[in-house]
Amino acid sequence: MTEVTLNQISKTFGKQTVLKEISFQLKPNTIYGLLGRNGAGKSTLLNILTNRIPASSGEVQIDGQSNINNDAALGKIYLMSEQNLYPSRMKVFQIFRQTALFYPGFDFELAHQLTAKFGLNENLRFSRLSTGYHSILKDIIALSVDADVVLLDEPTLGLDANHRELFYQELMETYADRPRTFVISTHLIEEIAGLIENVLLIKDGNLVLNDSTENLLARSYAVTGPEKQVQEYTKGLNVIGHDSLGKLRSDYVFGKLDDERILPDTVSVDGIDLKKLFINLTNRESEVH
Ligand SMILES: Nc1ncnc2c1ncn2[C@@H]1O[C@H](COP(=O)(O)OP(=O)(O)OP(=O)(O)O)[C@@H](O)[C@H]1O
Repeated sequence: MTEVTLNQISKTFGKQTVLKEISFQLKPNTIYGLLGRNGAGKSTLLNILTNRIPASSGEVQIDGQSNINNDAALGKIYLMSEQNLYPSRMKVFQIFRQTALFYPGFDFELAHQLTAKFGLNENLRFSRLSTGYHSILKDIIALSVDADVVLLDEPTLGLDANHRELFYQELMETYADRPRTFVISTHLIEEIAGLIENVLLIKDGNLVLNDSTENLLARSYAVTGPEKQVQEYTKGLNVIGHDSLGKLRSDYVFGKLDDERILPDTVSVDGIDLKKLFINLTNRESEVH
């Protein structure tokens, strides 16, 4: 089991501060969702974790050792990123062999099974693969390497619905066979909501949430009913957003409800799903408490 710790990681590009003193620890054998709006800094964070780009300050430790110029430590982590890092003339099977030079426990058998399931021809050159198959190849490698921590940056980019479903299925199967830590950065929250055990949410350069999906959903509510009664009921609570339909209104509340308040008959309180919670938490105005 590998422990990854980020201590006060900050990153600036010129005058822009993208990450502000981010600290967290990745728990072993857990599936994380790394969420945040476009440009929030998710890819930057994953690149810093794997030392592909340097942090401006702070440090990443892998099993207590710095990740800078440390091949032994970095061999415990694998980053599947949007970037295409392979020579265009290299064939799929050669890419597997090359990966095995860096990750000697690369599971060729699993990789072959997955290429068959996804219909990927191992004799094709990298440059001949479509956008979707670029992602599929990188996903197959990410599932087949023997790293304890696998970081997936937009793993379903360009995949059709069938292939996305197959990928999630295969991810869960390999996770059951060989538990390890996955960090999945994606915009398709609905699709991964059932998979992720812990949410990391970045907003305005800050890590505003690091909690289990279960805890987050347990303190998220939709209060629905006639506008006036709903607003009276939610006054002073942490309302992170709302929807209106005619005279009906839903206020989304994150955090504690007030048990002392009497709920009018016309107003109902229900749970909300992760996607709705995420959309409202990442609204410009909403505050996360
Ligand atoms: N090499 C770079 N030079 C300058 N600015 C950069 C560089 N890399 C990233 N940025 C900026 O840092 C910010 C965060 O980018 P990043 O790609 O990490 O976001 P993201 O959360 O992964 O976004 P998306 O969800 O759109 O992929 C953006 O404003 C981006 O323009």
